[in-house]
Amino acid sequence: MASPAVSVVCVGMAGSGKTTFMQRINSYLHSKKTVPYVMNLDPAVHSVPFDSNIDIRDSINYKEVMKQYNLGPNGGILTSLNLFATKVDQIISLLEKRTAPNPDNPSAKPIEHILVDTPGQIEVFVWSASGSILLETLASSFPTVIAYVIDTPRASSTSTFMSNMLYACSILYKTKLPMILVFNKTDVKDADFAKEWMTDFDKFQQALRQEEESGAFGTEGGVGGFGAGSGYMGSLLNSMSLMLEEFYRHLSVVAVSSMTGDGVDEFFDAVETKRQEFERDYKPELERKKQEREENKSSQRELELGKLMKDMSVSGSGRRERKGPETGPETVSEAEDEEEDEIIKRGLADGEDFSDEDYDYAGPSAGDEQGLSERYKQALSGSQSAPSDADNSFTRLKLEHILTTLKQNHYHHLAKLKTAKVRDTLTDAKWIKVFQTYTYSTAAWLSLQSVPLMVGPSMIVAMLLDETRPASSIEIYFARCLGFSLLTIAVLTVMLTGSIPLTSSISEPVTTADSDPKAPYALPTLVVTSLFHAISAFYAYTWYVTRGQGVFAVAVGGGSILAFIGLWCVLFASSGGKISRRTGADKRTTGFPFANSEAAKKHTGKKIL
Ligand SMILES: Nc1nc2c(ncn2[C@@H]2O[C@H](COP(=O)(O)OP(=O)(O)OP(=O)(O)O)[C@@H](O)[C@H]2O)c(=O)[nH]1
Repeated sequence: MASPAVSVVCVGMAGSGKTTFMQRINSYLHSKKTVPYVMNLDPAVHSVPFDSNIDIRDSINYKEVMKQYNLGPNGGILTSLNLFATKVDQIISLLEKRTAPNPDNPSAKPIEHILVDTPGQIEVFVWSASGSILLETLASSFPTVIAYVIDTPRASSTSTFMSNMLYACSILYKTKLPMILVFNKTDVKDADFAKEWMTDFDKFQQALRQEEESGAFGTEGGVGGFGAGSGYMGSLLNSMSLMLEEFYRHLSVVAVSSMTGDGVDEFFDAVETKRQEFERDYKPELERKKQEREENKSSQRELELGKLMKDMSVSGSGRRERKGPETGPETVSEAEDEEEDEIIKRGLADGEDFSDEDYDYAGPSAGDEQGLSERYKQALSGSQSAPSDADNSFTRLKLEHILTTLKQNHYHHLAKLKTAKVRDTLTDAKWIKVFQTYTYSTAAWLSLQSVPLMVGPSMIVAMLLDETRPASSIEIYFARCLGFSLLTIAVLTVMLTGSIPLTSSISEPVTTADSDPKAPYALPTLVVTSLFHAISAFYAYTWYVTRGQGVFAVAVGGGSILAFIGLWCVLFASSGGKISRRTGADKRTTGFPFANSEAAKKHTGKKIL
């Protein structure tokens, strides 16, 4: 569908001012009464200072992704983007709809700009599969321009400037989309020097010489000090600047201040120039690619789909227990921060635009391996069917690309998950067995004691009395009450620990995790009953020592064994336990004030955050 809208994708190094720049151009467009469509693709951003129509954070909880897949911050962003990318078709349909003239209201101005903010970790977006998918899909439907935001004050030395240019060059090469270099923060440092360096080779040489003379490249006595030694950096920069001349010619350069708003007019002029360039130079290339893919589509798709499903062959592996050891944290600090597992926090059907009926999100939770596999399958099958006019979209033709790239991105995560799953299933079964042995033994032991108290209270009282007389009615009453109480505790123990499920709909085994909805009181019950056994055993011991009656020795034995098993479950088999169920790391060594991260590292082999 032909659309006049142009999409502007802001990329840049962390802290270069992308978000502030987005805010500035957004408010500029509002002031010009051409309201843009805004997308935030940074799942890790805490808050964005502008209203976004589509926000990745509405659908993906980045922290939960990190926790669930056991990833670091960059892996978390990457996986969040991958999950988001599976729904790229819907996003594009939505954008196409919003940017097309409204037949019901022909006088309404269609959206002319789509603004996209990207993660601060530039490489995660530009070099990831999902980044490519999102960018290429966007470019297949709309003229797309990359705005590479540069922190001007930080690019004022020849080496930082050159690093930035090389980065920009690599992004241009990777995305193959028209690019505008946005020298931001010009209220702090004017960008004239950069423009000069890009257009006049001699000026750059001059600056280079000056820096060399001042020793900024690590020459003796230099202040820079980080260079590889005298002369090397200078000559490297020299030759690179020559090589980059061709690259500079393909760029538009604007100097802006997101703070003051200077240069925003020029930026939109550059956007218009690049839009025309896109239509003229880039679109035919995309069309050619599209044609090629169309030809190879069906055979390639079958092949890739088969491969992907093979790699993700978790479908037959049964249901993954969401709670329990496998969701346990990998590092100690993760364990201590544990929250409710929930990847899809609010669901995609949220917010102004995602509540749109077009956006029919009903995918399974991304919180588990099978969920992930299912989501990919769904995304793919959705793309396979639906031959509509939107099928002309490059999106659909990107299917095989989505398959391969997502597969590559997730290959090692899936492998990791599979290993963890097998290991955890084994260990979990062991724990559950001990735990259930404990609860049933407790119930049996208490019931055993309750029976004579209820059935023959007078006999029990007579046994306990030193004198020979019939039991009084009050003694009989208390003995029976004690019997009933013990029986009640026995029943409560098996119920509250979930050993006997209260509803027939529960088919998963109960776990001792605090957050297990099937047995929220399992751990407290375990603790209380273990204490009860310990106290009873101790009390029986004192009686045995003072009275020497053998029956107390039996009570000491039974109580002690149960107290010991209960304590073992509390320590080792519960999520509140001190031993990590996943790694075996002893967390007692890592807590405040005697933090000993080395002990935990030894077990986890991982970084303690
Ligand atoms: N003086 C000045 N400061 C700016 C300008 N643009 C951004 N900043 C500041 O630069 C810092 C980083 O800005 P952000 O917009 O958060 O940068 P970002 O690239 O989105 O950061 P990440 O999301 O972490 O990658 C903030 O403190 C901004 O106030 C500008 O034009 N002038």
